[in-house]
Amino acid sequence: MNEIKVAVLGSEGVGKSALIVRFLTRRFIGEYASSSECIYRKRLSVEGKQINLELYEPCSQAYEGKSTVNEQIQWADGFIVVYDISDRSSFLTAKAIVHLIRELHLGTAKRNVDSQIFLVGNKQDLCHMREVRREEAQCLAAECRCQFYELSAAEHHQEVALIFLKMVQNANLSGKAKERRRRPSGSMAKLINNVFGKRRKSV
Ligand SMILES: Nc1nc2c(ncn2[C@@H]2O[C@H](COP(=O)(O)OP(=O)(O)OP(=O)(O)O)[C@@H](O)[C@H]2O)c(=O)[nH]1
Repeated sequence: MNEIKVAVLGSEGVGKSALIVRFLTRRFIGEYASSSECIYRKRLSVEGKQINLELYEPCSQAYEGKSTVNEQIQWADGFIVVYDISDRSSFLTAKAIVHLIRELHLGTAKRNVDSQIFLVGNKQDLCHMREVRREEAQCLAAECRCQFYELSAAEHHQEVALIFLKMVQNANLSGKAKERRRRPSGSMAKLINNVFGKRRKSV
């Protein structure tokens, strides 16, 4: 059976858990524990193939790992980088994460990640508080050759599900899901938090 591993990254409070839980359970429950890193698992059937999907969400409040950032990058087949459209600083963090992924991939020259980084602007329902213009995010996505989506985990189930399924299809097509590596630690989260700081924004 094929295994596909996707890391869901972004600054604190952007809705990473909300998106994952929405995809896995179809529900938006409002509050999510964020004290530890999580790996969620789901079995899917894609184009007649059975796939074990692992979704990794690093903890944004603690660091416990030892592995290098490179290992985090090596671990994942795809990346969903999330920001909150009503929080400009979360967009700047997402931008830095996308650049970091590309840089590390170029460094290892491992594989083409063009179809494997999705930039996702969450909390579209808060557009009256918008701090990040859609066009600006589209520009970043074009510049970094990633796919761009804007949605609301609170309001959209189908759109959220489509993003995860598209990511699985892309990763599946890339045929990378082969040699498996160990479970990632919080290095990526630590690096991101150390460099860009953390911010909690209530909604
Ligand atoms: N209005 C609105 N609120 C949202 C949406 N998605 C998530 N939230 C809220 O944003 C807050 C943070 O959501 P989480 O899913 O915990 O965010 P996270 O990125 O996992 O946060 P950490 O685990 O702390 O890094 C919660 O209060 C959610 O209810 C959305 O689409 N719209």
